[in-house]
Amino acid sequence: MIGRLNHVAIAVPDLNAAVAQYSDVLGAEVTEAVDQPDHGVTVVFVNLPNTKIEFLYPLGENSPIGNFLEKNPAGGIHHICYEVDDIIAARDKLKAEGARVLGDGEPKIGAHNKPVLFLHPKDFCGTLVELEQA
Ligand SMILES: CC[C@H](C(=O)O)C(=O)SCCNC(=O)CCNC(=O)[C@H](O)C(C)(C)COP(=O)(O)OP(=O)(O)OC[C@H]1O[C@@H](n2cnc3c(N)ncnc32)[C@H](O)[C@@H]1OP(=O)(O)O
Ligand SMILES: [Co+2]
Repeated sequence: MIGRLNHVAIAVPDLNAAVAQYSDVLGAEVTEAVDQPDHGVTVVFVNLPNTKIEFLYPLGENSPIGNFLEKNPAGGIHHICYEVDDIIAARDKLKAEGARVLGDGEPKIGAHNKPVLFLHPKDFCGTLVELEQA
């Protein structure tokens, strides 16, 4: 079912500092910041040869990242995103096997303009998993 690792997401308390650390100190290629109000985040991607890092900064009152940063003030790895060929088929199989699909269970359009879903961290080794339609 899961395919390529699309990105590893890091929640950050200071987006500019994170961008400077990765672009100036690590010499990485970073994108401009993009607000994603539907997800309550501002996103910057670090483009790597074999995958991406997704910096997440809270946007708005009910951001899931705000909650995460309250518990992890220095920031940290927030989720991993795998690509799937058919996100609806993947969702239905996962639900049939008892995995918790977060939100209302319907995919939302993510940062790559593709449908995404999230799976509860408690069902996958304490790690929040995002699935993105390949
Ligand atoms: C533009 C979209 C972009 C993209 O790539 O396309 C994105 O990736 S958007 C990313 C932001 N969106 C989301 O994260 C949506 C899914 N997240 C959620 O539904 C919640 O954040 C949830 C359910 C993971 C956690 O909700 P909340 O923080 O309200 O719950 P708790 O604090 O009560 O936590 C419950 C339990 O889970 C543990 N937890 C919370 N967040 C994480 C995490 N990121 N990784 C691992 N574990 C996590 C938390 O510690 C609690 O555990 P406990 O043992 O009970 O303390
Ligand atoms: Co993501």
